[in-house]
Amino acid sequence: MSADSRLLPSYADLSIASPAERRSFNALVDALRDAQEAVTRSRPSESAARRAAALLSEAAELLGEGVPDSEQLAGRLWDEPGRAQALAPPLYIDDVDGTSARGRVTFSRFHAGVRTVHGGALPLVFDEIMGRLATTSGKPFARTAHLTIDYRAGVPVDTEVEVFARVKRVEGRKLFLSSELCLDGTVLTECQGLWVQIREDPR
Ligand SMILES: CCCCCCCCCC(=O)SCCNC(=O)CCNC(=O)[C@H](O)C(C)(C)COP(=O)(O)OP(=O)(O)OC[C@H]1O[C@@H](n2cnc3c(N)ncnc32)[C@H](O)[C@@H]1OP(=O)(O)O
Repeated sequence: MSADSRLLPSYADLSIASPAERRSFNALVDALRDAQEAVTRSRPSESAARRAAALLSEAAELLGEGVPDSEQLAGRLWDEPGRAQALAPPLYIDDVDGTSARGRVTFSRFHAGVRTVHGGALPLVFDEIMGRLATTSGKPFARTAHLTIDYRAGVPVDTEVEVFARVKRVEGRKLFLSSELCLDGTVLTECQGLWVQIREDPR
């Protein structure tokens, strides 16, 4: 259960998992992230690669075909880093109010392009923090309509960076947001985003 419901989307359902289920599922997602990183960093022998592949396949088999997406936990544990969804880098959202949000993320070599973070991994973090900001504090459900990224400097891996986001203006169903990723006060990447509140809530 979240320590601070202000950080959660207006529609977050916290009853989808018991505390024990949350803990065990989070441990599973952590292990998955560790495996992604270990594979990325490794240069295994042929036999070690085959053995590791067999172990990962065994884990996938153990988890089976899964449940309908309306029942899955990945992406719906709102107060966990990256919502317990291994697609997104593990973003910790520390604060959200009606107009701004603040968080932290550490990218790893799994997210790297050539030495610095892959240009396609950065929008995942912007979409995540601006998506949270666009839908928290009583706001209705909204979808990302447009993102523009400016890559000012390479983002290092294995280094915690700060992420800030704010609502610049609202025009009817349209929310114009901006966000930046910073290290020691220097802006490394900037993002401008448009979220549109949808007419009918699909949830
Ligand atoms: C969730 C909580 C935390 C989670 C964090 C993760 C968040 C992840 C959020 C996402 O990634 S959502 C998934 C990615 N986005 C999508 O899949 C959206 C796909 N597009 C759509 O569903 C629709 O195009 C959309 C809802 C965005 C808009 O459709 P509508 O039919 O409601 O809007 P409409 O076409 O009537 O346009 C409304 C206004 O927005 C403007 N607009 C729409 N799309 C635009 C666009 N792409 N660029 C600029 N303006 C745009 C449009 O011009 C118009 O402006 P005006 O009112 O001034 O005339």
